[in-house]
Amino acid sequence: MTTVSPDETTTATVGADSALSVRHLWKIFGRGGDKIIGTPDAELSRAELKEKTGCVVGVRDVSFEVPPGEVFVVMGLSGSGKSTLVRCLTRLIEPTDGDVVIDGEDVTKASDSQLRELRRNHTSMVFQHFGLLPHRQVIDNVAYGLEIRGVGKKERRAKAAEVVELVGLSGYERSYPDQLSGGMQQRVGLARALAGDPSLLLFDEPFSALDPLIRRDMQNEVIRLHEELGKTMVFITHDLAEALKLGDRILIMRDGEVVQIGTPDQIIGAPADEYVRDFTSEVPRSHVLTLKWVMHEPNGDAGDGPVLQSDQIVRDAARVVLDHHGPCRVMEGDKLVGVVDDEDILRVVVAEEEATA
Ligand SMILES: Nc1ncnc2c1ncn2[C@@H]1O[C@H](COP(=O)(O)OP(=O)(O)OP(=O)(O)O)[C@@H](O)[C@H]1O
Repeated sequence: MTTVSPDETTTATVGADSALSVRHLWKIFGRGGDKIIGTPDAELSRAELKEKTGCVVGVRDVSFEVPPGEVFVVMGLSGSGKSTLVRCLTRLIEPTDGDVVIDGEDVTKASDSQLRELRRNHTSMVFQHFGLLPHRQVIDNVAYGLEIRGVGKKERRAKAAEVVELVGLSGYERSYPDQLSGGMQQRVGLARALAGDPSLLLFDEPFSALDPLIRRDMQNEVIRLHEELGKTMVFITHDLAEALKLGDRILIMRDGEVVQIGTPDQIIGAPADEYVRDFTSEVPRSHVLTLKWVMHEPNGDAGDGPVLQSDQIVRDAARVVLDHHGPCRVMEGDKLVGVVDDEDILRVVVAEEEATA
């Protein structure tokens, strides 16, 4: 039986249509870091370079494109360079080399005033530490960015009231931050980020300090807001489950470098190397893989079994397949691309049982 390989080239639109384009981005901390790029020293590992020059590679030659409306997750363990990368995007940290283009504007070449304009009007950042102003009520915390932009009081309060409602905080407009739980404070952080109607939302580990249940609520909130508003999001996390849940695509970083960029099913179905394979080994595969990863080619006639779509998650399709006791047809649109039967499903489930045993 041949397994049909999914098309691994389904990635983002490249180039001018991107909401965010990052090309050959480097950040080397330390004196003389800028002189290292392009020399043989740039090939040294992070540890070797530190030993030889005292400089630390935060981000090494990172490139990716994010099309409008995508949730792009950057995932890696502590020290992998995630925070440095996200801060380089708006030059909160000055990149050593490379280009960042947001909405067609070259951030790396922007003047101070262009940069201020970009940070105020095009991007918003949500941090782990909410950074709320303690002496201001929720409504004025949310309106703060608009106030800085010079928006009049009436208009900014009206906009703030709208986003407060959007993030589920109606009734708390007059509360002060210390009267709210951590989850609610982070909702204020979200509302504040949304108030300026940015085209790009940047999240730097926003939920890491929250209790697991609140964290789950907030992740669902991000999914809901994304469905409702369709904003482009770059989300930083060290949590693989969070990455798989939120990301349309995921960039996995290690030691400042890109290890793999792919959709959740590509990361789980075709890990780029042993590191990613190990990292993802305990993920329940049936919750992430789609039928295109488990189907096989029909032996002759595909039969007249139930019709399923190739991008359906295995777990969601399992009941139909197991109830049918025969091959089910897997389609991409109205084109037959394979068949899937009990054995295909059980193979995935048994493999995940073994991985977590
Ligand atoms: N200002 C700095 N000076 C020198 N080295 C730095 C500086 N900031 C970060 N680094 C180093 O750059 C590397 C990447 O750090 P970064 O904080 O971006 O990683 P991270 O993946 O966000 O980790 P964490 O999840 O722990 O925040 C680390 O080795 C870190 O020690």
